[in-house]
Amino acid sequence: MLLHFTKMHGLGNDFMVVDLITQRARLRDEQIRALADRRFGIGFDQLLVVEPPRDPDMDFRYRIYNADGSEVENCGNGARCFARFVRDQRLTHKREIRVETAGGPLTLAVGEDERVTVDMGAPRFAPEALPFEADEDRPLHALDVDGRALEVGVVSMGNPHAVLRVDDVDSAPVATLGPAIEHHPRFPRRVNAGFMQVVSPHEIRLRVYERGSGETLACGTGACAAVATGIRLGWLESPVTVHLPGGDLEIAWAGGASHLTMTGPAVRVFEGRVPVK
Ligand SMILES: N[C@@H](CCC[C@H](N)C(=O)O)C(=O)O
Repeated sequence: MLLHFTKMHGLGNDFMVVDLITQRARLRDEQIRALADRRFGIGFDQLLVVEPPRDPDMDFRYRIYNADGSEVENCGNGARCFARFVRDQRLTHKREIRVETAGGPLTLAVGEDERVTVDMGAPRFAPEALPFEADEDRPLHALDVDGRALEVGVVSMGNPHAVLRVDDVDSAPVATLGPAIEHHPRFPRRVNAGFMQVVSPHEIRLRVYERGSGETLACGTGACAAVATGIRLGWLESPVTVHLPGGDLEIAWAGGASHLTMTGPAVRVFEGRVPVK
């Protein structure tokens, strides 16, 4: 069959978005990896799938797959593209959209300027939320990575993140430390590794080595994880502008159990049809 898809991006974190409400398909891990291939396939960081909700109080079910085929709990940039997609495809006319994800419910608000604000829920720092092997919840955990003694914040935004503060993101060893942190045995389900440079209390620079996709031009949940960690440690104050290689996100968090909000753009690039068996 020919599967209709839309290519989208949020600050260069790019997606293949598929409507499985009006089409039927079941994509296996190896098919997702083949479609994600940037030379032999369509090329994307994540595949986003729109499905009908299982909970009648929700508008849609939003499923997310990394380029390596693994299904994940949450994707912040993807959530903004998802909101834009369901409106553009006329699957809904709502500007406030409630979606089920494997990491919990999300509320997406589409502004008049078509920028999208996502209620990302509350950050969870308890090690078991990621999971991360540690005796207790601490703002920073010592982590030995290939003989280097690092200190990382760990936080779940539905999906797991480790945040490392660095002096300069441009020279941070993201390509080597990123995969070593991602596969560190204390993170049994792997982890997204964020490298954060604090510019001022309201501004950071961030690069993220994503679990299952490698370094991306932007990571929405990674931006939330970095801001939550920085505020918890007293390095940052809400709101915070996060400068990512692909552009800027605005993150706000009042602390404690309050919810983070993330605001940024969502861009449609092209549409196509691809054969799937
Ligand atoms: N690009 C994302 C996060 C996608 C999932 C992540 N790689 C994981 O495995 O948890 C974002 O914008 O949040």
